Amino acid sequence: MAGFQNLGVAKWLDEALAAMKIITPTAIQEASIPKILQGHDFIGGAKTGSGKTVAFGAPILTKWSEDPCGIFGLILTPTRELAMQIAEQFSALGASMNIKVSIIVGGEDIVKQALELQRRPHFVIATPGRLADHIMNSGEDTIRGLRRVKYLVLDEADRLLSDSFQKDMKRCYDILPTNRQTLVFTATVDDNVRNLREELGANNKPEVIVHEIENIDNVAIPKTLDISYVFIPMHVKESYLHSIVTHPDNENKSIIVFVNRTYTAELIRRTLRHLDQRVTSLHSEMQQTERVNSLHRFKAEAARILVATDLVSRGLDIPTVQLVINYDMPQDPADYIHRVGRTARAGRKGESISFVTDRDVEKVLRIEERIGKKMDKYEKVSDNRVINNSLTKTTKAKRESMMEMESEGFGEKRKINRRKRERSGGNNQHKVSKPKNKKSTKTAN
Ligand SMILES: Nc1ncnc2c1ncn2[C@@H]1O[C@H](COP(=O)(O)OP(=O)(O)OP(=O)(O)O)[C@@H](O)[C@H]1O
Repeated sequence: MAGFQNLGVAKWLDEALAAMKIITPTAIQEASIPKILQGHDFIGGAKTGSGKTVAFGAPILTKWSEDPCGIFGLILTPTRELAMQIAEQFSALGASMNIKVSIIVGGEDIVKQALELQRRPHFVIATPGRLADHIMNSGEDTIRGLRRVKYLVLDEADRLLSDSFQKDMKRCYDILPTNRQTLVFTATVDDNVRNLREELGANNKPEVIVHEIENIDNVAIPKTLDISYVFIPMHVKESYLHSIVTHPDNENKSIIVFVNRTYTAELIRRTLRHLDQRVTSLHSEMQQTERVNSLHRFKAEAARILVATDLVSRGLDIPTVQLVINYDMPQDPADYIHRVGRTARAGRKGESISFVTDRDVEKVLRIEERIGKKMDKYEKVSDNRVINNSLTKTTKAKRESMMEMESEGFGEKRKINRRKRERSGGNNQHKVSKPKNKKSTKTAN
């Protein structure tokens, strides 16, 4: 019997997993699958790229195939892109069983979604904001199926349990049955997540299992990931970026560049485009169709570089990504773990380079303490290389980009979009609470 069947996974699903070259269970899958099949609530912490989706997906799909009734499972996740990715995985795994999966996220047709919910799909994959909209505004017919779900999954649980999702999460919880099984997963377990143990345990059910794999080697990032930093003055960051992405070692790599603000994402995308790089971007100020197209271009390798905010830092599984650059250092060490975890997934090798200015030293120390590892110094790009190869043309490209953005009123568009969203009540998480550190990138549903 194959590895997954030994853990209790159904034969049809074992075959579907094998067709995706998922044959030997990872540590988190070995820990979670039997316990979830036995009926336990499960809180799972395991590094980025370690297969947490299958860790909850395989047991739920096994149980579903034994009794495929109603809306069987609800999976909540913080971003639209992640909801779509999980839905793709569930649809692919359950294709031979005619699985019906519904994606309930902001930016898409709400009436169409309500009709889908009425038809009782087997699984609903949702962002909390949009699901809360349906709960508040749709008729009983639409949400009745949700009152009987057997499984609730919180994917990227620490993010879902943070303040900015609190109101919407409560609305979702309020209609779910208390006798459901709850599965909670993240690469960065925090106290909010750990505290769920007591809350879940209060329901007089089998013991809640908490499994944190990070504790085994005390390092919070994958073994196959090399992390380094380069110390640079603030005003030459773009030139360093150009030098690094065009360095012979990197010029063919698929790269994600993380920035802290949507304005920077747009500026860097334009600057790199003026420098003839195949580049695209992804951030919360983009329209939904642009977001979908941009991600598609990057996955298909039509664009080699993706410039993104923390909207993309969690969960996205793009196996071709070999290098992650932190153009801006993240405030929160958990964001660092998720960002660099977009590479070195499923045992592959990957690399991350962080740009450190004199303002970031404190952040780096906190990150190193949190991940249990020091960053190496990145030595491949010297000041001379930057000055000779990149400085003049990058400065020109940046100036042109800034002028374009000003004449197109980039800031204005953002304000109008925000006003529109507020008027339509679509993205109400913005109103609930803004992150304290002024970042405008982490609340989009
Ligand atoms: N047992 C396995 N063997 C080989 N590959 C696997 C296995 N399980 C999952 N994978 C693959 O590993 C990749 C990462 O899985 P997944 O996206 O579930 O990671 P994750 O732990 O949720 O990461 P993150 O914390 O970043 O969300 C996916 O491409 C998945 O298909």
